[in-house]
Amino acid sequence: MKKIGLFYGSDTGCTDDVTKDLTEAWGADQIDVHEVCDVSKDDFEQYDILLLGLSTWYDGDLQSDWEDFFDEFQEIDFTDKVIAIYGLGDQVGYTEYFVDGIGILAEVILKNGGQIIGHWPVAEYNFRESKAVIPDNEDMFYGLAIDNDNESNLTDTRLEKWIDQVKTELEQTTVYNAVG
Ligand SMILES: Cc1cc2nc3c(=O)[nH]c(=O)nc-3n(C[C@H](O)[C@H](O)[C@H](O)COP(=O)(O)O)c2cc1C
Repeated sequence: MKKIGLFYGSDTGCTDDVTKDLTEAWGADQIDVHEVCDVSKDDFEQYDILLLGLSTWYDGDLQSDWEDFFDEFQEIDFTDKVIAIYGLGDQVGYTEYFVDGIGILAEVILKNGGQIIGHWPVAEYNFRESKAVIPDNEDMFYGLAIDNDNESNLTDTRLEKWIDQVKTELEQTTVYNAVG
């Protein structure tokens, strides 16, 4: 299997913690972990399988490192790449912008030819609006939503379930099975 590139950004350490758990649960030897504050577009382009992690800040904005990198992110060609996104947010305090960052990244990835896997049901959350909701399938987010501010007790289970789901979906892609 091809090596996976994980890129994440975190302001107060929550996405950092989730990223450590995710990497450990997935199998650290299969993933190269990068903080988005230290990367360039070329770093993304060497992987066919990407995991992207971020939080949402200030009424629907990207986490600050993602915000700084966003112009370059929009120049990445995602053709033939498979991407799964996990995002942290607060469905109570920011109910009109819940995990918007997932949706902001997803829009660019789809526009630039990427395939997003790891869609996640909205049903067990309580929020008013989110850019992470898929416009033509409003029962689903583009990626995993984690709310450590209000539901940290659910994070481990959500993460485990999502990892299993993403691995299963990956096995069905040609990228995953390609040699090299
Ligand atoms: C000032 C502030 C603004 C925030 N804005 C949003 C927001 O617009 N949408 C959202 O879902 N969560 C929002 N959050 C919640 C954070 O995304 C959440 O606390 C997250 O776990 C932080 O992760 P990090 O430490 O990895 O950056 C905000 C939190 C703070 C303190």
